[in-house]
Amino acid sequence: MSRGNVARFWEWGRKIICVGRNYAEHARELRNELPTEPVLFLKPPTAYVKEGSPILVPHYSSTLHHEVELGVVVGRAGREIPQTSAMEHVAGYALCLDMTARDVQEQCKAKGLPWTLAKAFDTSCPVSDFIPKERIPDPAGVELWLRVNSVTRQRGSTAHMIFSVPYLISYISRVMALEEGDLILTGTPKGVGAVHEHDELQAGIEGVISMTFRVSKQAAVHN
Ligand SMILES: CC(=O)CC(=O)C(=O)O
Ligand SMILES: [Mg+2]
Repeated sequence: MSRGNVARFWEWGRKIICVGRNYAEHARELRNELPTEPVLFLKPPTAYVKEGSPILVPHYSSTLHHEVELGVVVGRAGREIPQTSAMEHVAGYALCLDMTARDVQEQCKAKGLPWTLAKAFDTSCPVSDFIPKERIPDPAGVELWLRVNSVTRQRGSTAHMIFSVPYLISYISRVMALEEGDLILTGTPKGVGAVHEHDELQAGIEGVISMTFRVSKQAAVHN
């Protein structure tokens, strides 16, 4: 069955691979050590949400944080991809938010548990439209920004990533096969913070794309 054009990657049901602590200033603001290797975690395809639908605060969290990130859309499958040819596997990009239930993440960290509850809930991955590769000639030269209710919270350049996009593609593909339609979230710059019901989030890649989302509460879950 054809999955259609990769420009609608969020409809493909492929994996979302996230990189954490990829900016030194963000690692420091959360008092995390600087990584010597990429920190990886996953979101399921049910995490995707597009403009027009709300970001939901999970019913079990009271501290939902925004993290604006550059997303890389995989255009060609591969395993053990060398850094030198990594960019040949990129179809394009997307502006992404790695929504994080920070209170739950802190509890998971304290207990040595995985971050699934904090990172993988429905609507935890708002994404922009697909950005063709040609519109971002250098993924290390991108300015990301995020505003909450018109107040700037995050602004940072991908030039400050600890691990570059080619390095990440090569590293990840040595752990798991990359498939067409996969999305890689490359980590967030400093300035993460809380959002609440009714807040308006605007995010952008300077000169390339912007997107707007509203925050709603998830309906209470009954046993
Ligand atoms: C501490 C984190 O939540 C790591 C993360 O997602 C990041 O972008 O950095
Ligand atoms: Mg993140």
